[in-house]
Amino acid sequence: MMAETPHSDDYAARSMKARPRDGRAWDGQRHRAPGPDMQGYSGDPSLQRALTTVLRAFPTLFHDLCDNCQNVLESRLTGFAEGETSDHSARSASNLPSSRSASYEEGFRASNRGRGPAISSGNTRYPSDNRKEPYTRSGDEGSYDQSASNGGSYSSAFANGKSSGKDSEANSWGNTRKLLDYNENGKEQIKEPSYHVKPAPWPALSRNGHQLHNIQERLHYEENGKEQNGEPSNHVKPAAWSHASRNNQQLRGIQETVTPYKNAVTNLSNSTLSAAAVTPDSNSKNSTSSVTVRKSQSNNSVAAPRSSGSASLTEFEEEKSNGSRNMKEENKAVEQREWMRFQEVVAKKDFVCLERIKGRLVNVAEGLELHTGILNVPEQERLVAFALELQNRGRNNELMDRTYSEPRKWMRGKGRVTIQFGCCYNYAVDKAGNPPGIVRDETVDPLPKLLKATIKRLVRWHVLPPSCVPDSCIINIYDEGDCIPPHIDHHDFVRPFCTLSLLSECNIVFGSNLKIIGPGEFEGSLTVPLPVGSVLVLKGKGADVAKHAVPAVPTKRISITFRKMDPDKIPLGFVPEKDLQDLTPL
Ligand SMILES: O=C(O)CCC(=O)C(=O)O
Ligand SMILES: [Fe+2]
Repeated sequence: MMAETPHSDDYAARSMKARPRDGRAWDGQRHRAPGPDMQGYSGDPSLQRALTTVLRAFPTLFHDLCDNCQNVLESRLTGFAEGETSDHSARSASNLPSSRSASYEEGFRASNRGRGPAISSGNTRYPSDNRKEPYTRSGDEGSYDQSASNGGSYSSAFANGKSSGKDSEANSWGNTRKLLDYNENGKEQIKEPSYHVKPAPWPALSRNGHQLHNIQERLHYEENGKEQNGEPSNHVKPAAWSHASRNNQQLRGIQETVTPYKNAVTNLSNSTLSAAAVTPDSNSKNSTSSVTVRKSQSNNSVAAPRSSGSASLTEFEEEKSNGSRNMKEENKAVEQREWMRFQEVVAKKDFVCLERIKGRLVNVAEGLELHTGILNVPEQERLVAFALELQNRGRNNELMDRTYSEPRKWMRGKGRVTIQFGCCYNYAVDKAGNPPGIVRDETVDPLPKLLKATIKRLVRWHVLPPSCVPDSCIINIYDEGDCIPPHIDHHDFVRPFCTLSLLSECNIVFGSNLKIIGPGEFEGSLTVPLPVGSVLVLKGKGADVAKHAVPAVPTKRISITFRKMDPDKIPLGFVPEKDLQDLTPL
């Protein structure tokens, strides 16, 4: 028999027959892509809306219901005939459609690679039942081992060229099962496949991603090697003095070096706010209740910002500080522009992706947030140029040994270049036998100024709380076909953490059981497009119950993951960055 897919005619016909069990006429929407709020449910739209509303108000609702009530509610919402469950759960990932139906496809941007819906299969692992959110734990996380066993061997697929110990990224996230007390439960599956979120409503951002191609050629760097005082960084072990000193000097050089578009930033962010670049389409559906848009209340007027007190945008738009009247006025203008841009940020915080875990429906997307409009085009360009410059320096051995690493051999799904600052993070046991996590007696380069400026932006603009200011980060440079395989970020880093998307848009997939379909091909129960210039925040179940992965990217992409280290795990001799202390949100 031919494999059934959710979009095959036969499947649809049978679903239609089986569907109405309460006498209601089926609305024919069964195979349409549901909205972003009800991933996985496509029954009666009014019921979907009702549940969405309820879930917004009571995100943990399903935790509080007994199994029977859950089942009744679920069957009312899906209107699904019992017999269908096994059909769904029987389908394996290899039976998934390679393309979606027209109705599903429509609205998806051409730049998004069309992935079929992911379906939970029999080897989902579940957290222990009486654990209430947040799912906190200490130690390692797992997923790679599991993922590899699901669909293909990743153990050799991520061998790494430098000594960063990525020879077996597949083994890097072991032991979750022990820590989370996961159980096997192959019986109960979600009855409906989950779908991707609706088309992202930020065409301008996507366009801008394309504009960023070839920017290396377009950017003109100013060389500036002035400030080289030869001091070792606080992060550096005494033994590493000379090496670190050299690298820190070089790094400072980089910080000062890549300063294109400084004036452009000021000009663009003035009054026009370079709105085309960062402002979501006001007609987009995401401008509705599911997102937060901080618009000024009064007509065209800008609410006065609270006195900035702490730092401003620094690298992106520096405050002048010589005390003259002009400077004070200019600083005020800078603050106002920042405030205006902050008002334009759109934050989507109501992701819902229900999975049945240990017999209960769980919103595995709880805690995810997508903030768009955080960086405008010139700011993105500066960061991209900076990342590429760092990559060059890494290739020339001008960065510390563990700062820069790249896959030994390029092939689809092979991995990506990583550049780490603040701490050395091991994806897998390294050659020295260090386990996955922060390697406490290793040193990497300190956070560069531009990345600290970005961190300040994230805190000031309420993307990350001031209690969780990142002190480390990893720049991921994905060439076409590169990916990051399914994982949960290590608990040597506290929650929330976030990842900033640059250069081109791609999808990130989430799910408690991500499937490896092929090299760099992963499928989960939720797919979120990441617009250029956006920041995805991960916490709660979205960080710790769902794994995430970035499938092979269609075109070159850069992301920067910002994370705060667990204070007990910080590298020996690490001294916190002074200018990242006491940050105050706008
Ligand atoms: O590239 C991304 O957006 C995700 C990166 C990520 O998951 C990580 O660095 O842990
Ligand atoms: Fe991650």
